Amino acid sequence: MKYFTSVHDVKSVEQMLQDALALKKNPLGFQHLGKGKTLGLVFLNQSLRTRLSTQKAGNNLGMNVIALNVGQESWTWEFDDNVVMNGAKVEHIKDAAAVMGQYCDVIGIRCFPSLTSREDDYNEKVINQFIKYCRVPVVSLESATRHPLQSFADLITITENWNKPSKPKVVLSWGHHIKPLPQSVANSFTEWMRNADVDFVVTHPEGYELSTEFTQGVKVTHNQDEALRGADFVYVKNWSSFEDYGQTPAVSGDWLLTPERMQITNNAKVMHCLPVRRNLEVSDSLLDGENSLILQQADNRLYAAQAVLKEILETNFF
Ligand SMILES: NCCC[C@H](NC(=O)CCC(=O)O)C(=O)O
Ligand SMILES: NC(=O)OP(=O)(O)O
Repeated sequence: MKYFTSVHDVKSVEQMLQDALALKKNPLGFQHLGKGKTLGLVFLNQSLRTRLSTQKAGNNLGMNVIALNVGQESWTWEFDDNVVMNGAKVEHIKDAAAVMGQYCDVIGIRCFPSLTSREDDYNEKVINQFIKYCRVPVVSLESATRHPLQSFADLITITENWNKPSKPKVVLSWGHHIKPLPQSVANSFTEWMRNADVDFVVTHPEGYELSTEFTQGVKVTHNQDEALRGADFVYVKNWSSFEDYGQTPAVSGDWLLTPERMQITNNAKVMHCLPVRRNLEVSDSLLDGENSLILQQADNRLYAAQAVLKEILETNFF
């Protein structure tokens, strides 16, 4: 594997899942793989979990890790070609990526969508340019349309919490927010669940349909109760409209996940990728309750990142 930008880059999800579970038992067992190798982490947006877990994953594999916050500690980047750069953007991504590729053996990049140009975002304008110009293996730390390290950690978490022979019912349920958020986490979770042995349902208000590129063949309903009935896992996430791109159409009804609403589930576990807007998306009592998996999900980000980096190091492009 040279690039990890979606589930489609993974040769065997089952194999990588087993690898992550093994790494969780023996996180320091492969330090020789990364010895003398440098992992660069590039952030065009904020982060807590992704930054710290991926840095730790690199360290656990013996790598040196360097991180850059673009725009805050570094020069601002231009992404368009053939422009006269006489404005606020200081450096073109083609130069920045090429330089970083000289310093790093593997690079992770976080680049949220603009939420203004659907075309640019769904063509993955930023991460694809970065991949093109840096010439080294690249790991998505959440791009315009996907967050594969998160979804992989979510799959690890679901696997750890399910030991019955039947498939679990997994529900992705839209939650309220105060501002437009990317569709990346929802797209990506949907894509990974389609590849997993689960019964998967997505529920959201009208106007919040995800791209059919992700939901084709997936059960989608506007009726949250119908989706929650008999659920084993409920994953809450806000996202903005794909159709009316980046907008937040008016929502009828209350989508906050509460203990009362959870009563129709099969004593479901509660999931969220974090950061979560408490009592807007999910109520405190659920997030802090015994069925909450939010901390286990965050913990598994480390092993997801480690399994991905290990596979890249083992493929040996160096
Ligand atoms: N898993 C990381 C989520 C990152 C991002 N959330 C945010 O930007 C939340 C910001 C806020 O709550 O104001 C998202 O939804 O893609
Ligand atoms: N879940 C997640 O990606 O968290 P951060 O945005 O804090 O990295």
